[in-house]
Amino acid sequence: MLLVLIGAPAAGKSRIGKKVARTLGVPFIDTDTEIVRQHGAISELFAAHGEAHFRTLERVAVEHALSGSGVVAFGGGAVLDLRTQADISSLPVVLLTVEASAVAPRLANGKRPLISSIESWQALVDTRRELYESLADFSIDTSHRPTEVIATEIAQWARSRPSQKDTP
Ligand SMILES: Nc1ncnc2c1ncn2[C@@H]1O[C@H](COP(=O)(O)OP(=O)(O)O)[C@@H](O)[C@H]1O
Ligand SMILES: O=C(O)C1=C[C@@H](OP(=O)(O)O)[C@@H](O)[C@H](O)C1
Ligand SMILES: [Mg+2]
Repeated sequence: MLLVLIGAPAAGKSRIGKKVARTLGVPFIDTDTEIVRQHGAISELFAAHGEAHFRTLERVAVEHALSGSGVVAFGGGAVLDLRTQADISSLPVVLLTVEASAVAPRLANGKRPLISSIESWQALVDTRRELYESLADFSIDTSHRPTEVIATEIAQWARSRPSQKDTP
C-alpha cells in the first residue's frame, strides 16, 4: 500500500506520518529526510543552489518514495510539481491542516528557508490551500490534538478504504 501525507509546513506530516506508519506496520519515507541524507541540510541547499534546484531533488525523492510502499510524508511544496500531482491522483492522499494560531511554536527550529515569520507561513499557505484541498481524499486538522490521536484516526481511515483487489 501507499498513503501520501500532504499539507502546509509544520502541519505535522513528518511526525504524524511516522506514527501512522508504525500503527499500520508499514515502512515510512519522508522525502525531505531522503534529500537531507543524500544532499545535506535543506537550508544549505536553498542558500547554495536556490529553490529550483531543491525542487529538482525533491521530485527525484518523490518518484523514489512512490516506487515503494508504505506511508510517504512529502515536504509542503512537493505537490507544486505537476508530475507529482498526476502521480498521486490515484493514491490515497491525506491533507494535514493547522491553524495559524497553533503553528508559531512549531516553526521555531528555523529549518524552513521559505518561512521567516508567521506572516510568511500564512502567505505561503494561502497560495497553496486550494491545491492542497483539490488533491486530498481525507483531511484532518492537527492544531489542538495529540499526534497519537491524529495518527490513529488516519490509520483507521486508511484501513477502512477498500483494498486494491476489492476495487473493480
Ligand atoms: N498535533 C501536534 N501537536 C503539537 N505539535 C505538533 C503536532 N504535530 C506536529 N507538531 C510539532 O510541530 C513541528 C512540525 O512538525 P512536522 O511533523 O515536522 O511538520 P511538517 O513535516 O508538516 O512540516 C514538530 O516540532 C512537531 O513535533
Ligand atoms: O513548503 C515548502 O515549500 C517546504 C516545506 C518543507 O517541508 P515541511 O513541509 O515538512 O516543513 C521543506 O520541504 C522545504 O523547507 C520547503
Ligand atoms: Mg516534514
